Amino acid sequence: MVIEIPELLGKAEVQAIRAQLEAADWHDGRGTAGHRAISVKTNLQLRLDDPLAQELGARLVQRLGQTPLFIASALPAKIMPPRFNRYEDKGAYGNHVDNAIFAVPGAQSHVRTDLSATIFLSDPDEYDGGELVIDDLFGGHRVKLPAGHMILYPGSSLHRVTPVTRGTRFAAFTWIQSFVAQDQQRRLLFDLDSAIQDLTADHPDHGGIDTLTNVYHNLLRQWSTT
Ligand SMILES: O=C(O)CCC(=O)C(=O)O
Ligand SMILES: [Fe+2]
Repeated sequence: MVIEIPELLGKAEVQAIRAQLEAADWHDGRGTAGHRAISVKTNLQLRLDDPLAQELGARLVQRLGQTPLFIASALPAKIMPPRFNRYEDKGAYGNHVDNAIFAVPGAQSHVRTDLSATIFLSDPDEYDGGELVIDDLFGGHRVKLPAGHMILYPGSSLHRVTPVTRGTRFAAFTWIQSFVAQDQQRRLLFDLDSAIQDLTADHPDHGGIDTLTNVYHNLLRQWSTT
């Protein structure tokens, strides 16, 4: 499932983050690419131990934890510290697949990348190209969202960022380990949860809501891997 989380950050927040990113210490992004991805990656990134990346990343993780649509669709168990990238001058990231498992820097834990996420930090009219193209079972999605919006997609998808031919594209990106590893199971739970929310809003006293809620939690108990 590919799902858009609108307005994860407000306009003023994006502006403040952008001012910090524009003055930041950028490095060749190939330093963090796997052995196949390295040949198709031409962008800049903040170093993982850059204090600015750590501070902004922690804020993003905190915000994700307060975002009901993210919680309901991702069922997050662990979130990798977000990273920051910058594409310009025809910079691109060709077709690649993200690592299945990442070690969390400075911790003894790992994150299985059930979901990948990009948080756009530039508005679409600031650059040409720079679309995130995601291949999933239902074909290709071309994604270019307003600054502050996030796209969530299965970590199992091949994906790429097309060359940025004008302007600069800033983004944050991360990976999420979900309580439910399988994308199709997460989709069913998300649809069921959304239907329960709608029913509760329209018919709060309907007894069927308890049954459906019970089914939701029993499926989550069966399917969760932690
Ligand atoms: O910049 C993006 O939207 C995605 C970046 C990406 O796919 C990656 O760094 O693995
Ligand atoms: Fe990627």
